[in-house]
Amino acid sequence: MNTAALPHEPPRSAVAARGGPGIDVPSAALAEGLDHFRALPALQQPVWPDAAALAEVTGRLAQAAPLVVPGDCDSLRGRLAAAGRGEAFVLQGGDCAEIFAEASATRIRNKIRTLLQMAVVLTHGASTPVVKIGRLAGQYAKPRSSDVETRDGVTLPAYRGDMINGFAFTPEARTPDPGRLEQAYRISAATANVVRAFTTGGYADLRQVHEWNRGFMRNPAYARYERTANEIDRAIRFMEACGADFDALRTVELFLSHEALVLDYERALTRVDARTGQAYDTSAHFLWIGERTRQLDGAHVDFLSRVANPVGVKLGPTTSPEDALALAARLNPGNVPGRLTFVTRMGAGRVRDVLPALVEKVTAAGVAVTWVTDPMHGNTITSATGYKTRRFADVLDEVQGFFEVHRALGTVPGGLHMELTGDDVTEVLGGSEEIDEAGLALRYETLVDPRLNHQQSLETAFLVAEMLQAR
Ligand SMILES: O=C[C@H](O)[C@H](O)COP(=O)(O)O
Ligand SMILES: C=C(OP(=O)(O)O)C(=O)O
Repeated sequence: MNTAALPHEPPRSAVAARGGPGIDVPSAALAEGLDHFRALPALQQPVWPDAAALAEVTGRLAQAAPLVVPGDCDSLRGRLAAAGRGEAFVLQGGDCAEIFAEASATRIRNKIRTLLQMAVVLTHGASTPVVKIGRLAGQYAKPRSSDVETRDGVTLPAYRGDMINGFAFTPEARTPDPGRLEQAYRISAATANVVRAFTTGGYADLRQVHEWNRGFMRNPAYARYERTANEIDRAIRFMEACGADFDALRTVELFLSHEALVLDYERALTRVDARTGQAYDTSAHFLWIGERTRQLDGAHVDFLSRVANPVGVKLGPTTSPEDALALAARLNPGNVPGRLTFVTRMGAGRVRDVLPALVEKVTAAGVAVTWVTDPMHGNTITSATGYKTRRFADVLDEVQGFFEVHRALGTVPGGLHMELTGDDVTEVLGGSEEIDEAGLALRYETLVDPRLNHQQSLETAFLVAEMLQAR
């Protein structure tokens, strides 16, 4: 991978001297650029009550071990470039907001299993390699529509994710606590460790396709998955009988991602790769900028323009082609394939109207970008019973619209970005289980946005595999 054209590439001497080859803290010269965001407007940041406590925590994080290594970020950039060319497909998914108390091995395994099953369905259905990225091991901060929440006449700061404050509606829990940044780091490290164990230790072995479905056999999506698994099994046995070596099937690549929202955290985890002198945000392989924080002259765009990770930007229905082109120029001035992913989230009702002009102009300008659809965030509604929810049919319709637009323009629909969980929650209306408004109450667990449950996720994968076949 040629990284020479990545933004703000510092000279080799910018690497702090003490570490030699390896991953090091940025030198003073490089730190100056990385800290430039502090002079810019930064939306959606917590108001930390104690600056000294924040400085202490971020000082410790700045010395802590990286959660990911630059070489793996570079590998992901290559995979995303392939998806941008139509040679692979991105599957990015996980919780809306991870919760500290739910970082158990079982819950993490359930999420990994869901992603693996979806990837199998997509790969098998469309003969396309799938680039798997979890919203995992760091998705602990949320942008909110309102800074405050009022209940029974009492107004407190809104819950902004476990990295910032607690969900309980008390002044103590809702006050931002910098100690939570360190907790987020530790729990992310433990999560990443469990992810590695499951993805390299045999659990993800493709010969386990049936095992992943155990306990889930009673409905149409699982029966259909079972048929896919049988076909994969037969193909593997045939190839084994022919003498093929299947060691490569034992492990899978699962990359980590989250929204780069809390810049104090992201900056503290930024290190320099001594191989190249480039800065990487080592909190995750892939970081994205949200729809609410993508201002061209804002802190988030400035900060991510200075790290070499592959990055994404969410683009909502008000995005103009000029906005998209300007973001590409800031975030990927070298036009390096795989560096920039646009995650469009237009809403099912608007995707067919708004997306074409965006894709057309970006393509005409020769901008290298991987297009991914997020069919969740433009389709949020409130049920009559007061739950924040989404209709499964709207989610699928936006994906369908995304594929239609790209097909009409001859461009590449490169991937899917989903809020999902491995558990049987009831947060999204519809699907073959036909969750209705009354059913939402049965197991509504998310603290912010509704997620597809395990079965709805699998159903999505089968339908997207059909769309991909047509691609
Ligand atoms: O996940 C996205 C946002 O954080 C979320 O939709 C904001 O939700 P709110 O409107 O409930 O604040
Ligand atoms: C907040 C999110 O999305 P968006 O920025 O698109 O609203 C999200 O993906 O969690």
